[in-house]
Amino acid sequence: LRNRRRNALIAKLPGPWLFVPLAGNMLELIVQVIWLKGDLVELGTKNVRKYGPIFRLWSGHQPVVLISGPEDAEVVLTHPAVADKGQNYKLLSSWLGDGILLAGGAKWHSRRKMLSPAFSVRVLEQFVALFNKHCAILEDKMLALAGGPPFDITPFMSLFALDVISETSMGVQIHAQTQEDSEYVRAVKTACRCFLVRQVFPWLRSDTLLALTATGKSLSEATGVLRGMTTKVIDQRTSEVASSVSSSQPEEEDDIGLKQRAVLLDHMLTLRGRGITDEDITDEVSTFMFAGHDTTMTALCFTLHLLSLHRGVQERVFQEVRDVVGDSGPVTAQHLNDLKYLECVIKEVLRLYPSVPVIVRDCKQEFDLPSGYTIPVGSQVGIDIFHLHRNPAVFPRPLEFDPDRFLEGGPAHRFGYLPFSASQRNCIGQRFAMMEMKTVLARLVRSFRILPPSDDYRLQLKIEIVLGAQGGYLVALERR
Ligand code: HEM
Repeated sequence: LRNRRRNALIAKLPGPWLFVPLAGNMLELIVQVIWLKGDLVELGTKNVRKYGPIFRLWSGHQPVVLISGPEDAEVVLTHPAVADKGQNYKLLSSWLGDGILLAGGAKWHSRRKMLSPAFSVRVLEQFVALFNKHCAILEDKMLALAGGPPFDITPFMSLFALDVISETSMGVQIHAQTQEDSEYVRAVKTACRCFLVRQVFPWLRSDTLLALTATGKSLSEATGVLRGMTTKVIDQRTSEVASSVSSSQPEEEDDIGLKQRAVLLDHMLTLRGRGITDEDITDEVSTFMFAGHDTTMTALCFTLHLLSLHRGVQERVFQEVRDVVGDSGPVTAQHLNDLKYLECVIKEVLRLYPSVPVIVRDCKQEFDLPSGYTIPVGSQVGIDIFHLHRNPAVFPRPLEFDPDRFLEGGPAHRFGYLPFSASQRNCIGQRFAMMEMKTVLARLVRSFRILPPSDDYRLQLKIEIVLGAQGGYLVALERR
């Protein structure tokens, strides 16, 4: 009775009819994941084809509305009734606490204001040297494989991205690329896997039930490692910052009160005591580690895969890198500004394979959509970025890989292209990610010719929080 209006409004939306107590419409999803080891993206595509750019699912007892039309997406991303993150994000709270990704309302607002200066162009430009340093290690590792058989690039990109995000957000080197079997790396993987399991099995969303299972035990061990490491680093960094600040001349100080080594953690340490506790700092650093690692890794893997299949595009990138950066030496912040075609390539990769394929909001107040439907309080509203980017009304010839479409002006609707989301809660690390990806791709394409394992090689997609490929991404390398 209490949910009568909600259910009546949801019933007007198209969607699957089979409803199972506890599982809702998730049965098909469970079968797909567990027995068929299948592709959730394919299931999503089937639903979009069948029901159109807006439809509903029942995740357990909770209605989820999925949107892949730009007009509806614009309303959702700009409407105050849906400003807070979806309830599934809370599944990450044992790791990320109440950091900026999960926080809502006034807390999010004040955090975003506090953290934004840490992503200013001036701060980010200092990171380019760090990007280059970790690229050099990556190139050395790749050199050993050049000329050999095809291999999966996932672990290389993952460890590279982890090294970069650790050193830029915490100021510590975890040597992920050189000591591959790090406890931290394993813990990141476990925590992401547990999140997916809890998404698919609604009953495991209860902390009490979860604690009784093997998944619960793994998650608690993994979050212990992840948060424990951050806490240790904060203590270490606190003493470093203290000595660094006391020894620097005022005129030499940068934005965040440090000479040279400005990292995101330092920025937060300067806010300590001004309403920011050590617990808050741990939450934010853990959030950056999470939000800035897998997203970038998966985008890099898809880019290398697509470059291997599209040799003409790869050669254009190579020529641009030679013209802008030269045949050797590091990539600078100025070079990054000038690598225009490479930027279009990355944008096109993120169109076809957005690292974050779906984002979800919690509907706190009833509101209307341009498509004519009313979204009731208590529903979860998902923007299906993956299918939005493949909507032919937004991008003509949507399945074609064509970076030039971004030289020619981009999407037909301003909310038709959302790899970093849009509006208030867009990705704070967007510029950081683009600079990091451009640096590593420019250097790799300059050093190696990237080849597919065979001309008809195709990926099978999977979703584990971020979009990925089952079985990894095979490429072969030839030294240029
Ligand atoms: C290719 C790389 C990346 C992609 C595609 C990406 C995408 C996104 C998307 C779609 C969101 C919105 C999530 C939502 O609304 O639920 C987001 C939020 C966020 N991203 Fe990224 N991201 C990337 C890299 C990064 C990096 C490198 C960092 C940090 C250094 C970062 C930090 C964040 C944070 C903190 C938020 C939450 C912002 C807020 O709610 O105010 N991201 N990202």
